[in-house]
Amino acid sequence: MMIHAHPGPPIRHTQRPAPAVVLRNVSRTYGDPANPVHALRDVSVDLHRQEFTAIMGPSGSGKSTLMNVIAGLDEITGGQIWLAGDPIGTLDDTARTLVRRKHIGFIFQSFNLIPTLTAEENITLPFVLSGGPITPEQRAWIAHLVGVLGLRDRLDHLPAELSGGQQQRVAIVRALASRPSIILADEPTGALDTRTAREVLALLTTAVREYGQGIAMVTHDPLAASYADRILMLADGRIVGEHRGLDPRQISEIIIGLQEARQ
Ligand SMILES: Nc1ncnc2c1ncn2[C@@H]1O[C@H](COP(=O)(O)OP(=O)(O)OP(=O)(O)O)[C@@H](O)[C@H]1O
Repeated sequence: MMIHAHPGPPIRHTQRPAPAVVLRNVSRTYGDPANPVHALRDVSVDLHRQEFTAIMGPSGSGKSTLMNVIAGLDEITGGQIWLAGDPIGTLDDTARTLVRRKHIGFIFQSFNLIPTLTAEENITLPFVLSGGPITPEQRAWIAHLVGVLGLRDRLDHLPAELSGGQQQRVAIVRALASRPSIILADEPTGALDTRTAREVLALLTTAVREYGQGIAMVTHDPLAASYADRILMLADGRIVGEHRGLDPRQISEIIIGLQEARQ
C-alpha cells in the first residue's frame, strides 16, 4: 500500500476537534522588494473552537495583518492557511468568499452596522447575502441570542437609536448567528465605556464557554485581554509569546517590555 504525505494541516491524535484556523510559516511582505516591510514573518499558530484568544503587541507588530490574512481579506506572500480544513490560499475569490461567510464572523470596534437597517435586519443580513432562506432552527437560535443579549425590545430600532453597548450586542448576535468556526474581533470594546466594555467581554466569554464559539480578539487593553483563555504576543511580525492565566498587570508588564525592546 502506498502511503502519501498528507497535504492538509497536521492530523491531531487527540479528542480535540480540528482547529478552526491553522497558519503554517505564514509571511506577509509589503512594498518594494528592495525595501520590504515584513508585516508577518514565519507565523505558525492554531486557533481553536471553544477558545478565546487575545492577540496583542505594539503598534505595527502585525495584528491587523494577521486578522486580515485569516479572513482572506489580504493575500499572504508565504506559507499556508487552513480555515476549517480548507486551504484558503488555493481557492479562487468566489470560493474564498463562500468559505469566509461560512466559517468567519466579524466584530469591529466601530460595530459596522448598516445605518439604514433595523437591528433585526442587520442581524439577518449575512443570511440574506448568502441567498438562502433562514431555517426554523436558525430563527430559533437568533431569537435565543437576542433574548440572552437583552435586545428583544430593540429589534426594530435603527443603529442610531441604540446605545454603543446595544449596537455592539447587535453585532455580536450577528456574528454568533451563523455559528462560525471563529469570530475575529478587532478592538470590540475600543469604543465603549469601561462598564459596557466589561459586559461585552463577559458576553464573549459566555459565547466561548456555553456555545463553544472560537474567538480571536485583537486588543491593546490588558483588562480586555485578561478575559481570554490565551494571549498571543506579536512583535515585529512574529509571535514572540503565548500566555495563559495572566492578570491585567502582568499583561501590561509584558507589553511594556516588548515596547522597550523596540527602542
Ligand atoms: N497595505 C500596506 N502597505 C504597506 N505596509 C503595510 C500595509 N499594511 C500594513 N503595513 C505595515 O505592516 C506592519 C504591520 O501593520 P499592522 O497594521 O498589521 O500592525 P498592527 O499591529 O495592527 O498595528 P496597530 O496596533 O497600530 O493597529 C506595519 O509596519 C505597517 O506599516
